[in-house]
Amino acid sequence: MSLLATDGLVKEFGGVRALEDLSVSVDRGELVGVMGPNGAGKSTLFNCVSGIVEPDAGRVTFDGEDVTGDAPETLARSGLVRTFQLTRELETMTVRDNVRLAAPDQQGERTVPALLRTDAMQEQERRVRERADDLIETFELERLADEYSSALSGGQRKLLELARVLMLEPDLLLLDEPFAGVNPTLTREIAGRIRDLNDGGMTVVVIEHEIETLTELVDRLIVLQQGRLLVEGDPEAVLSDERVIDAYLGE
Ligand SMILES: Nc1ncnc2c1ncn2[C@@H]1O[C@H](COP(=O)(O)OP(=O)(O)OP(=O)(O)O)[C@@H](O)[C@H]1O
Repeated sequence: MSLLATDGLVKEFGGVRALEDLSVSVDRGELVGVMGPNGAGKSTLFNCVSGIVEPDAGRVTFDGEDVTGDAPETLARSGLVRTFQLTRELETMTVRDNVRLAAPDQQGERTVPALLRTDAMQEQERRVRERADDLIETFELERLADEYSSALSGGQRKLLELARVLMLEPDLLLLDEPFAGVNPTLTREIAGRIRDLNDGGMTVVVIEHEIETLTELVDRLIVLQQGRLLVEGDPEAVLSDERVIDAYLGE
């Protein structure tokens, strides 16, 4: 059974059909790439799946449940998360705080004065701190842990975005352009991290414009064009498909 499936998704923005009867699915344990020319509907697909926008028609199924229109927090709690670019607000925090604050249900930290915290809350906070430190170490961000996030390079930001989202311990991770603005060395590093996560059992779906990196990374490619599924399958076969070549040449 697939972990994620969309069935006949339709999304329109003021007369523009961003998604037009789109049905795709991802099996548990897969590493799948989503590509397509500008405006093909890639981000809208992620937004519909992760609860950022509600589709006008169609269904999203996650782990056998109909989750169409569920809020992003609800989906995150069930194990479906996507990366977000760092907002300005997050840039004014340190790398370490950014990772820690990505943890779910941090009730102790913000709402209860230190003296009133129960043992359970303190234990939860300790676990959050440890997990954050582990992720910071795994992503080799220790040297930058106490710097403001605004000081990071493009590639380091992408690593931080990944570390943040992993605090949520997802089953399905949706990555939106993880290599955008990243130099070749860090691109290889990030690609390696994504592969490691997938080897560890996480299902991953990646939107990316950098076709060469994407093709090397994923098991399967899904190509969208004008809100529809154009071609899907083995990366090599997809890239040599006439319809895909035409779609990109026509851009
Ligand atoms: N919030 C929105 N308001 C209005 N139009 C939108 C909105 N989001 C997407 N669109 C339109 O829907 C279509 C699909 O956009 P989408 O961003 O999903 O494509 P994409 O494949 O992710 O493109 P890109 O590669 O350029 O990021 C485009 O025509 C876009 O202009």
